[in-house]
Amino acid sequence: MPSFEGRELACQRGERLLFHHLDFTLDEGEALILVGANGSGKSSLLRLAAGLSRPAAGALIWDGREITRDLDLHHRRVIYLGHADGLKAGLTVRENVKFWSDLDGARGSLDEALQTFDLTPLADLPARFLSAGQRRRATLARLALDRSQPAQIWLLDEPTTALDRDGQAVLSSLIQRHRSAGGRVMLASHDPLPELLGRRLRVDDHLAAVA
Ligand SMILES: Nc1ncnc2c1ncn2[C@@H]1O[C@H](COP(=O)(O)OP(=O)(O)OP(=O)(O)O)[C@@H](O)[C@H]1O
Repeated sequence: MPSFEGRELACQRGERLLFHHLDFTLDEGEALILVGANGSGKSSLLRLAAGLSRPAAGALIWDGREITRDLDLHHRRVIYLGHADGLKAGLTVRENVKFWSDLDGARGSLDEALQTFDLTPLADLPARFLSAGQRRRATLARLALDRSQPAQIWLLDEPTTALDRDGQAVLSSLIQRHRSAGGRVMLASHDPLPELLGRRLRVDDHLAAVA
């Protein structure tokens, strides 16, 4: 079973060293919940784990190899949903989800993914007309797509922002299904879903001293 680890990670944003000496492991079926004050570096750690930025020190290791050896391969094993939704304002909800479906090589029905988050009545509406919670639902619908090669790691930045209780319950059940199938989740949250069991990693325990 491949392991995913961060070893002795340090992260620099601009001129500032944010955190250092940060280690994590994320095994099959596990969830790691990143907690910490605003600005402590939770989003920055998710970006490192996604291979979207490089650590100032340390390494991210998948199955004994640094992810930088083949970043394209790493990107294929990851779904990263950032803080901002990635919706294209001029495309309808269905077209937005279809974009992800094509990119991810999803099989099966788009309608099912839309239905999962109650998006069917909104499917033909351009994304620019959606409410904040509807935008979040449309973004999260990507997690409901049925992929022939499921992503092994979900990296989710504040996925519950603007999401109502029903939406949170749907997200929780998708996460549980993903984990039951051996998937891993790293999630930043100020308000972790109560039903989501997982280890907590306090990013602000690793803050670099402020000069
Ligand atoms: N491109 C950048 N250049 C310089 N500093 C940056 C850049 N991006 C982020 N930062 C800084 O890095 C720090 C950590 O940001 P990050 O978004 O990782 O924190 P966070 O823990 O996710 O915060 P929040 O809880 O507010 O979402 C912040 O002080 C932020 O201003």
